[in-house]
Formats: sequence, structure tokens, C-alpha cells
Amino acid sequence: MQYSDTIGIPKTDSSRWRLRTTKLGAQKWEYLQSEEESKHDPQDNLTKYLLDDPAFVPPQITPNPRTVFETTKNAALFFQGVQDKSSGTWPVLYKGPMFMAIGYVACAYFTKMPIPDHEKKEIIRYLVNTAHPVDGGWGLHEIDKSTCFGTTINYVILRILGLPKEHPVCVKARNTLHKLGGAIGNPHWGKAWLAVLNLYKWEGVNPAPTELFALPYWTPIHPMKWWVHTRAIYIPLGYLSSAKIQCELDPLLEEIRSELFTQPFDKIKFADNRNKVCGVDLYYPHTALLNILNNCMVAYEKYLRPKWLLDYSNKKAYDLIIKELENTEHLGIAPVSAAFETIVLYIVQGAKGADYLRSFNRMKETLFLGKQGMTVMGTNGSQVWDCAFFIQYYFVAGLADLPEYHDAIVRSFEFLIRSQFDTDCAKGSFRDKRLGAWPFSTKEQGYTVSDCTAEAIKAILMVMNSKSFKDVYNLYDLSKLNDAIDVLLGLQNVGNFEFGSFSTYEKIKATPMLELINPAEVFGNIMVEYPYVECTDSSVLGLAYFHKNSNYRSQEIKTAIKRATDYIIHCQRPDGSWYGCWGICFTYAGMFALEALAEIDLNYSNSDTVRKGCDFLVSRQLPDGGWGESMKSCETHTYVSTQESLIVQTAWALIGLLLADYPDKPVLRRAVDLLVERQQRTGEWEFEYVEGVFNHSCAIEYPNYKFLFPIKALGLFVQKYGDESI
Ligand SMILES: CC(C)=CCC[C@@H](C)[C@H]1CC[C@@]2(C)C3=C(CC[C@]12C)[C@@]1(C)CC[C@H](O)C(C)(C)[C@@H]1CC3
Repeated sequence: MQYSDTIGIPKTDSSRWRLRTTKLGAQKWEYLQSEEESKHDPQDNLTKYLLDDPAFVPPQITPNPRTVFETTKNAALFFQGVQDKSSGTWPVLYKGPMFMAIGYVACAYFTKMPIPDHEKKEIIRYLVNTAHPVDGGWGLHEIDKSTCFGTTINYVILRILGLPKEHPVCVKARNTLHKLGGAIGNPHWGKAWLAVLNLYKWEGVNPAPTELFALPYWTPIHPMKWWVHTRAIYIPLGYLSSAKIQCELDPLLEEIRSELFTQPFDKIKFADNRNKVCGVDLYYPHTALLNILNNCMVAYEKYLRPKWLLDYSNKKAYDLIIKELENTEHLGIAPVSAAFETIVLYIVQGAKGADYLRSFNRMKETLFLGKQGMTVMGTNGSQVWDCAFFIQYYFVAGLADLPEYHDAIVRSFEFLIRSQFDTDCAKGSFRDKRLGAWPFSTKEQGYTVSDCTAEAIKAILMVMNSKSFKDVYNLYDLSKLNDAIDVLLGLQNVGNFEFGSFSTYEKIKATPMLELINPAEVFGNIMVEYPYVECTDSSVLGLAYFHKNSNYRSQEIKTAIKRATDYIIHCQRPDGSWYGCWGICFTYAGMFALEALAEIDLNYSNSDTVRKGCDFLVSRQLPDGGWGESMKSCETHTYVSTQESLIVQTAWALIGLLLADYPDKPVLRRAVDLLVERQQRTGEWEFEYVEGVFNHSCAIEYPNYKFLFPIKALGLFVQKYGDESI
């Protein structure tokens, strides 16, 4: 029973939903319109699992396991039982950020594209179920306090989708918004969405001039040297803000205008509030430099900007959007930029424009349904990343050679093969060579990620090295991994910035000083690429595993590994920890770093770095034998424990310690016991707490982690100490 049920919020008939997937991993929810259709097209078991339907039939496992390995096997059986067999992936609701759905809803409203009733109902239901239980607002992410940004945009969604102003959910959220000072205190992206929807005036939004994109590339601050996400957002956002595009005003928008602010809309001096950001939202305040630049830009836009230059630079921005769509099969890199892009396409091409229609349609692949309702995910999924882990961890855990796991591994292996990039990006799109690499989600999304490439290389090789998989050797031409290695080697930072490290999508191309002009206010470290210890660790693992299997670019790989591991050692904090940016937080990074160091044979007994790393983790073990780290660690850059230990983090710590050859076995056994105790009778582990993070301030769930990491941890334990009874 969800909260929405207790207050009578309508919902769809969950038995009518079908999850359609493609061989390339695209996932789309479809709602069957009649009982009749439903009969001919029965709902599968995976969908029932995803919707928490009691009719879900869990896979057959050994009842009452007696040993650690039996426990591991049961978990492994459960997990492969919820694989989507046709694609070889694990579709899951990749949720957490609360600022994604506004893009889809605003884009549909702006372009007058109807949102079907079943989507409307479920999006409303999701928001009702995720509203803060006390004040009814929303934050930046699902476990955040209510913020002006989260509350404003999600309130606007509810209103646009038809929840009346007087509905108690709206009343409660609105009161909270007003207590936060009203929508005037929105950060830059909030203000921008409101301005696009004509619920705010562009003069109250700091400028994002497209002229930047007309600069010659050699300028050190050229936006195409920024982090891929930031530039992908600022290209269309720049277009909309430079051209001051606004949705047609209608009676509903006029009503919403009168609800969002603490003063009448017409009395607000928007221009005076460009820099006003509600205190609870602020994570990354403006620097004095940014304020000066913004003031100059405002003056420039008002008095100096020649029309021809505006047209010229907006045309440049539009061309870049078209290239982005070409490179991503119209998906765009992620939902925020995709929504802004789709509005620009509508402006330029009109309601019948082919690119607009295709982009709008593909946005639907980021919508995902769960038991709380439907929302827009952080990306179009986490398919490649999960598959690469799945294959590797079943090998590491000693499962892959057992016949019962064979077919699931083959399906994922085939998915990874299909997902390797086999084309490069369009000329003039400022993208590096990608041929041979892998993305985080799907090949169509089109963006190389360093660690995803490295983990996929390792997974592919494990299958190709195993006698048990002789039947599929012929499916893959191993020389294609050389292309992957070329891309990966090219991603290492070997210039002035953070020598030896790896970043996410590209190498660092511009100075981190650009963070001084980070305009987003709610995120840290978004302007350029940064070195990430986890990306560096995975890259070491991929390179080292490849190196053991091939002579290709052997010397260069050796050098790259040396440089990367030196970087890992160098970026350890004095207390022995590593700060993690993509998982929570020190535990996640500790695991990856210890694994990478184990790859070059550094362990507890021969390395100070490893010893300190292990001692740090062990010092955080909770009395019940597990680990638990709070999202607060990411925000404050200081280890903050949760009260209860958590299975995913217990598994992370256990993996790190096992791979580092930590000598005190009882410490490890207690963690194993905790994982065993928490396992359900079905073989699964239940969701406990969000696992991931981005940009220091936003939490995001990785629903497959609760299977992948405990399976790896338990399997490693069994490999090392034998199969102990539980
Ligand atoms: C602030 C902005 C631009 C919001 C849009 C959301 C994206 C930036 C997020 C959503 C998912 C996300 C956290 C992701 C990553 C980058 C940023 C993403 C795409 C990467 C690929 C970075 C490298 C990481 O090791 C890992 C592979 C785990 C993640 C996966 C998800």
C-alpha cells in the first residue's frame, strides 16, 4: 500500500503495463488499452517483479541454504531470474534525482504534445509518494530536505498534469514553497524551466549566451572543453535563454503564476532576483567572478548584442544540437539536455519536424514505472555497466562455470558485444574517437565512459578465456578489444591536470578554475572533467586484465597502469580513505582503490597504502559486523555513518578487504554473517538505502547493486576460505 492509495490518488491498472525492450537495451513502458489486448499479450514475470506484484513467481532456489556458497548461489539464481532474457540486461528504475521529470512534462506542455492519461496518473502518483512526509515538498533528490528547486518544479508538474490547486497535496507543497520564500529563490536551472514555461521572466535568469559556442576552439574556456553534461545542457539552454523563448501563456499557466510566488506575479522585479537562491538549495554559491561576468553579460545582451551575432551563435548552437542527436540516435546524453534540445527542435522545425518528433519519442525511454509510480530516470538505464559487473562477478564468485548460470551470462555477453561502439561521431561535434569503447547505458546513447569501457573489456575477456564458454567464442572477434584499448589509453590524463588519472567521458580539457563560473548553484564540480579515483581504478583493472591476455600496445599499457596506480596512491587521504564521487562514498572508493592496488600485487602485508586503506575501513565497521555510510559523506567530504549497516556497503568493504588480503578473518566473517542474515527466503536482498551519487550533492539508486556486490563479496570469501557453514 502506497501513501497515494491512502489518500485516494487514482492509479492505472498495473496488470496492463508491459515493458518493451530492444536488443540494444532500449526500455519502454507501454500501457495496453483493453482487457482483450492484455489477454493476448500476457505480462511477464520480470514486469511483475518490477511492479512489486504479489503474483511475481521468484526463481527456484535451494530452500534453507546451509553454507556461504549455497547462499551465494541462491542470490545468483534470483538475480539471473530477473534478467530480461530478450536483451540480456536488467531493466531497473534508476531513480533518485527529483529534477528530471520536469523536462519531459515541460517539453510536452510547451510543444502541445499530449501526455497520455496513464502516464499522467503514474507521474502524479510518483510525486505524491515521494513528497516529504512532514512538509509535502521535494528536494534535489529523493532523500534530500525540501528545497525551493525540488518543490517548485514538482509542484508545477502536478499542476500541469491536472492535480487541482485545492488538492491537499498541492496545498501542502505550496505552503512549503511559500515558507521557502516562493519560487523566486530557484537556482539557475529552476528559473530556466520556469522561464521556458512562462512562469518567470527571462530577465530574472542569469544569461547563458550562445556566443560562447562561437568562440574559436583554441580559447582555453571553450564550452566544448567543459564536462560533456554541462555543455550538453548549456547548448540548448543557451539557445532558449538567448532567444528568450517562452511557452504561450494560457489560463492554467496564469493560475500557476499566481500560486508559485509570495507576491503577485506582475509586481515581482525579476531582474533584481537573478542571484537570489533559497538558502536550503545552495550547495555551490556564486563566486564574485561569476557575479561580475553575469552583470557584464546582462549589459551586453541589453545594449550591445548585435542581432546578427545572436543569430549566428544560435545557429551554431542549433547545429551542435543536430550533431548531438546524430551521435545519440536522438536520445541525447541524458534527460535534462534532451528535454531542452527537444524544445529547441520544436521551435526551429515545428510540431511536424522529424527530429522533434523522434527526440520526443525517445524521451519516453527514460520514463520508468515502479511501485511508487512513474518517473524520469537519471539516464536511459544502466545496462552496460550492470552487465559488465554481472559477468565478471559470476566468474569471480566461482559461479560462471556452473551450467545453471551459463545462459544468462551468454545473453549478457551478447549484449555487451552488441553495445560496443562501431562508429565514430559526426565530424564537427567536438567528440573524441569512440569506436571500440562502451557507454554506461546503451550503444545508442553514444557516449564513451572510461570505467564502463574498462569493465566491459574485462567481462568480455573473462568469457572468451573460459573453457565453459567455448560455444560462444565465435561470436566475438577479439581484435575489436584493441580499439577499446586505444580509446581507454587515450582517456588517461597525462597533461598538466592530475597526471595518471582517468575522468568520466573525456580527458580533462580545460582548467578546473572554470569551476569559478559554475552557474548551477546546486551542484559542485560540473564545469570540467575531474580525475576520479573510481574511474582510475576500473581503468587499471581493465588495462591490467587485457595486458595479461594480449601483447597489443604492451609497453604503453604498462606505463599507463604505473601512472594510474601512482595516482591512486597519491590521492589517498592521510587517514587512509579515498573520496568517492559516484557511489556513497569512502566505502565505494575504498573498495575500488584496494582492488586496483591488488592488481599490482599491493596488499595489506607489503603496502602502507593498502594497510591504511584497510584500517580506515575496519575502523568504520559497525557493531553488527556491517558497514553503512550516509549520503552526508558525499556532501560534507567527511565519513558519516548510517545508524544501521547496509548490505551494499558491507559488501563493498568486504570486497576491498578480501582483495587486499586483510589478515583478520573474524572481521570478514562477521560481515559475511550479516549478508547471510539479511538475505530473504527468495534469495534476494531488499532495497535499503540509496547507493550512488553525482556532483557531490545528488543521490541516485543503483537497484542492481544489492545483488551484484553481495554476490561478489560472498563468492570471494568462499574462494579464499572455502565454503564455510552458516
Ligand atoms: C547535473 C546534471 C548534469 C544532471 C544530469 C545527470 C547526469 C549528470 C548523471 C546521471 C547518472 C550519472 C550519475 C552517471 C555518470 C555521470 C553523471 C550521470 C550521467 C557516470 C557515467 C560517471 C562515471 C561513473 O563511474 C559511473 C559509470 C558510475 C556513472 C554512471 C551514472
